[in-house]
Amino acid sequence: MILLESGTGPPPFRTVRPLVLASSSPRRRELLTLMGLTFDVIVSGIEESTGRVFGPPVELAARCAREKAEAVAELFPDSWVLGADTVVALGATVFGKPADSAEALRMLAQLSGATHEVISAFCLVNRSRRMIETRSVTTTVRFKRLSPAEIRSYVNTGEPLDKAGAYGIQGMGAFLAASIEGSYTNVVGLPLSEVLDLLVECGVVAPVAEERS
Ligand SMILES: Cc1cn([C@H]2C[C@H](O)[C@@H](COP(=O)(O)OP(=O)(O)OP(=O)(O)O)O2)c(=O)[nH]c1=O
Repeated sequence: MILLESGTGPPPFRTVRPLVLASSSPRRRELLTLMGLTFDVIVSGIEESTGRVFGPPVELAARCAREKAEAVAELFPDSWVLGADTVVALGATVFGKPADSAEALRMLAQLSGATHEVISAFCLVNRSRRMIETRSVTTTVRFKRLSPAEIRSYVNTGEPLDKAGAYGIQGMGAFLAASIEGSYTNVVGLPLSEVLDLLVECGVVAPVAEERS
């Protein structure tokens, strides 16, 4: 769950063209919904990039985000399809989602006391318009030094298992991060500010208040 703060008025944006989110991530869905967007959710079935290919993390994430969006766009050629992928990079080592608790323990032990980057790439496709745009955002996160007991206790919560780098900054994993530099929502899986920029540029969403000239 992400911190949800609701105001007294309508949310700030609305969807004005058919939008499909090509993602199984509840966080991505929640972030877009928080902004007021409406969309269909279709899961691409594309597996994440890590473990498959080697290369710079930004390229891995970008390729995977694009594959997810393109797979769903084939089924919905007239819609605007958004895909995303998040990876954690500790130097040259790229972490996706841990396969099990043992891998989560290993990932968190490596991240302990160190600074890593969280990269989320997102891709917007509209097949019938032959439009495809991929962008990425990087956030730097520094973890405090963790004791083995802290790592084990956190892994036992079950929270790390479906998350890149084996943690969720928006959840109980909040205690792990001593500092963060850059977009917070990027760590959670979708850099909202940059995603909204692209959706507004493409005319897919608009702010709810009328433009005044
Ligand atoms: C680092 C971090 C990652 N994550 C999540 C975001 C992503 O959902 C997930 C990374 O896996 P992804 O493969 O990017 O996404 P996903 O498998 O959840 O969903 P889909 O491929 O269908 O779009 O890790 C957090 O929720 N909090 C965090 O602090």
